[in-house]
Amino acid sequence: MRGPTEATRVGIGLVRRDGRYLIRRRPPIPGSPMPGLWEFPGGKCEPGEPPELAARRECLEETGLVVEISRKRRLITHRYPHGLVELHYFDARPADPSSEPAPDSGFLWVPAGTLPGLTFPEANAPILAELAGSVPSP
Ligand SMILES: Nc1nc2c([nH]c(=O)n2[C@@H]2O[C@H](COP(=O)(O)OP(=O)(O)OP(=O)(O)O)[C@@H](O)[C@H]2O)c(=O)[nH]1
Repeated sequence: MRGPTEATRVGIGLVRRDGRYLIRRRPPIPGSPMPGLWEFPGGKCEPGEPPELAARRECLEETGLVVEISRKRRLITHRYPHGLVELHYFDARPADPSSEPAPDSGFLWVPAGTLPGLTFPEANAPILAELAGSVPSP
């Protein structure tokens, strides 16, 4: 069991193709985790798993796409009511450029400029502005 100061490590894939990113909307069911928010594919690292591999694995599990990670874009540590998270964001692209997310996955390609107008988990804010091009990347 993690203590209140120990962060949960998360790997997130910023999967880009033709200026669009792969995102989905979480079910808007009251009581479910972060209802109705948009998210990039990602999830918690397994014990001993590097965040880059967690991002690849979660992209495959959630979208059905094999992705190639190109670089780590950012590390953001954030405290949510449900705990402290260490979010590792990776730039990625589909290994097969013509592949599409599984139809039942809920993932869609959304233009980068649209991202700041959508509601994501609050830790994502700097990433959204950066991907949309309104602030330079570090
Ligand atoms: N997938 C994803 N998680 C995000 C994003 N932004 C963000 O703050 N998170 C946070 O990262 C954590 C990911 O946890 P998760 O619950 O999706 O991971 P998981 O799939 O391994 O969990 P589970 O097996 O318990 O369902 C959550 O605390 C979530 O709030 C995002 O854009 N995508």
